[in-house]
Amino acid sequence: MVRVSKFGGSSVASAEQFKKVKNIVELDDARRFVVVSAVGKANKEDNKVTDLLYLCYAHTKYNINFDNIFKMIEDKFTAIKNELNLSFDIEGELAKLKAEISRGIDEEYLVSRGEYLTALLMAEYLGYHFVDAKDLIFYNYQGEIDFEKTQEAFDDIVKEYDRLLIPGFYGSRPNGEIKIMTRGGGDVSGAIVANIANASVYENWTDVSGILMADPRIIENPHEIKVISYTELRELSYMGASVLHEEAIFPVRDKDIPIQIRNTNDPTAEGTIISDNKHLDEKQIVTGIAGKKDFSIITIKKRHMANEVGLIGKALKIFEDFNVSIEHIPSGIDSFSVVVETGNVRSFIHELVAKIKAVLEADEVNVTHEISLIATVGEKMKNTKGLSGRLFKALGEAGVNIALISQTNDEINIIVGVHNDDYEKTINTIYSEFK
Ligand SMILES: Nc1ncnc2c1ncn2[C@@H]1O[C@H](COP(=O)(O)OP(=O)(O)O)[C@@H](O)[C@H]1O
Ligand SMILES: N[C@@H](CC(=O)OP(=O)(O)O)C(=O)O
Repeated sequence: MVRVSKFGGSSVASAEQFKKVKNIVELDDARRFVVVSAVGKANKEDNKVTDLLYLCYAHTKYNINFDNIFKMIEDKFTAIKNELNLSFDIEGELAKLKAEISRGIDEEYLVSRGEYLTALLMAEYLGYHFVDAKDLIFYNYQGEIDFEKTQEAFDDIVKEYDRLLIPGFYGSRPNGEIKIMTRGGGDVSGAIVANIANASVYENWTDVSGILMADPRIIENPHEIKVISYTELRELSYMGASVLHEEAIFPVRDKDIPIQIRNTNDPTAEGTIISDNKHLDEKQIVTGIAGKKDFSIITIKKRHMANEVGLIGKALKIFEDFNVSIEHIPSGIDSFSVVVETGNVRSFIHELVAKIKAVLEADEVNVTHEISLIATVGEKMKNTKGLSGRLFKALGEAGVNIALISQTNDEINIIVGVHNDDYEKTINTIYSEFK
């Protein structure tokens, strides 16, 4: 049996956390392949090394001194090294990096150093062989993972080494340059390693005892989800349940490898199993609730729209030309809306609206900002009559005004759009109704 264990930033945030990781790894001989994120937050007020590295880069770009920020990074790494009596020359590595930053450095390379240095320290501490992710995780020219090349590299390395420590969050482009993943991408690295190692399970160690039915920062002590399907999890993580990166599903689902979310601070807790849906909890209709703030709804009205072929297509082309991805397109007879992240349209919203009005010859184009989207997700929802009635009745009784409703065709996700001010209230109301 092989377990691939990914430890997130919170699990490697201090020497104390490193010790917990070592205890966990040594508990089971099957934990042969370990992936780590960069040193994360040791407490709520603390900073992630990844954020500090981004900040260093931003400072150099505008020629602002970054000594104080870099010192915070140095202090974190040296404290871990000294408390654990490690011999790796972290001071030398950091001094080299600082000089490289001053000379001008590639942003992705710089940001990847968080996981690189954390992994080097952890490799020495665990006595595992360090493998630089640039020599293992390969991207092709399309920016996708080249699984064949990655598998070959892995097979070569395991001929020589039995236990590997791999930094998450980055790999290399065909020309050898570092390519980083989107934020939280360490989860994706872990999933890729689980795939190439043909793992029996992909363990994702974090600071919560599994996926909770709702964000613990909004709901006090939400229920833990014991089992969840890959699809449900993907819907929830896309909609803001940040515990696992939504792209981490694919590499493991392809090989039917279950993911287990576990708590580094409470390793005896069972956590959540993410697997296919045959193990779903029989009683629970709604599996989870997640949401995100700050969307905009662009509503296009035109009389007799229903008779006009290709109108929505024309609108979508405009969004494509502005390079804006679309979240939802709820539609009526004489109107339809396009929901987008406000941050993606803010700087050119007037131009965008003018273009839509002109090209579609629309009667009216309205924009509503400050919208939150909240998803209620569950595979069992599709066979449950009256579920949406319960949802909307509860929200109506709580005085929440619903600006938008969207339901996926497979009926496993109902999304409501509400004003940002009603975000917490909406999640609370849905949770109370279906917990
Ligand atoms: N539904 C949810 N279940 C569990 N955690 C959630 C949920 N929604 C949001 N979170 C947040 O996700 C955090 C864990 O993800 P993350 O910060 O990326 O951890 P790590 O540093 O281990 O990668 C939790 O501390 C919690 O605040
Ligand atoms: N360090 C990266 C990648 C990552 O996965 O981190 P974490 O496991 O702490 O979410 C980030 O902050 O985005």
